[in-house]
Amino acid sequence: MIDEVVKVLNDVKRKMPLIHVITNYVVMNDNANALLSFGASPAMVMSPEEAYDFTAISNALYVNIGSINNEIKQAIINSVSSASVHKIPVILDPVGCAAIKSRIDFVKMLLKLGSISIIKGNGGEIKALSGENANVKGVDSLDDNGVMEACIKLAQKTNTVVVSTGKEDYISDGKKVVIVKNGTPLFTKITGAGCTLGAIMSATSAVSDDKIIAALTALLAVNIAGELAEKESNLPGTFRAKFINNLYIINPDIIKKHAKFEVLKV
Ligand SMILES: Nc1ncnc2c1ncn2[C@@H]1O[C@H](COP(=O)(O)OP(=O)(O)OP(=O)(O)O)[C@@H](O)[C@H]1O
Ligand SMILES: Cc1ncsc1CCO
Ligand SMILES: [Mg+2]
Repeated sequence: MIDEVVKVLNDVKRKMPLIHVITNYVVMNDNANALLSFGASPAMVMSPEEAYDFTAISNALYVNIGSINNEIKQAIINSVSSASVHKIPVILDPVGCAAIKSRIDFVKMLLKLGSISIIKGNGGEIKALSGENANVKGVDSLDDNGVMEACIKLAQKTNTVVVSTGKEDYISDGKKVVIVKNGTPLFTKITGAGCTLGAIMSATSAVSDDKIIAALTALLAVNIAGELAEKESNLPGTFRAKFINNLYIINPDIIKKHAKFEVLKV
């Protein structure tokens, strides 16, 4: 598996995929800088008039519903429709859906509208989408109980690769689950670590048809870059900058040295 991860990492750098990003206002700049450091080419195109055509010329679409309004919703609908027609991978980040129930309906509508390659949320968001009660505070998840089971269940229900983040991360296609143990709690002290992960996952999905490998590559790159950043600074402001630097520096040898994951059949 690690050899496939290395290939995806190298392919992002070589191909510099164009990523159509529809994300929240909070993390816009962080997502763009993270993608550039990782070797991809971000473009934040958020207007309903431009969304359909821009998705058509992109290599992947990242949809994050963290600060949606009617206009952004329409842009998302247009882009997801375009992605289905033009066979562009879509990474969907259901930010806040455990706290704001109408977002669950919007996500379900999107799942019917087009083919979604990966649903990626924190433990609370994935639990809420799978129909479980979730303990959250706004966009933050407060407990990890039953998250792996919810991730597997949602993957089976939606026939999609589902990624759930937290202290441990889970990737499932409903048949197996990959548990990733890298990362640092400092990610919970900066805003948008999950959103940045979603953006990076869009870059890896642009160059890999195997969405489990695409998800694993993004998780290892982000979480290991975070571990290395923490060694340089354990304060949030500087950690954020060091994280971007390490996302730029990260290479196959670093990934191979630090990766901590296991695969279970379900
Ligand atoms: N306690 C922790 N220990 C190690 N890594 C963590 C921890 N909490 C989160 N992470 C890592 O931080 C990243 C973001 O995960 P998190 O679950 O915090 O996302 P999120 O809540 O969606 O974030 P945001 O909404 O701020 O974008 C993931 O790569 C995850 O592995
Ligand atoms: C803080 C916040 N509020 C809406 S989206 C967002 C970014 C982290 O999810
Ligand atoms: Mg999130």
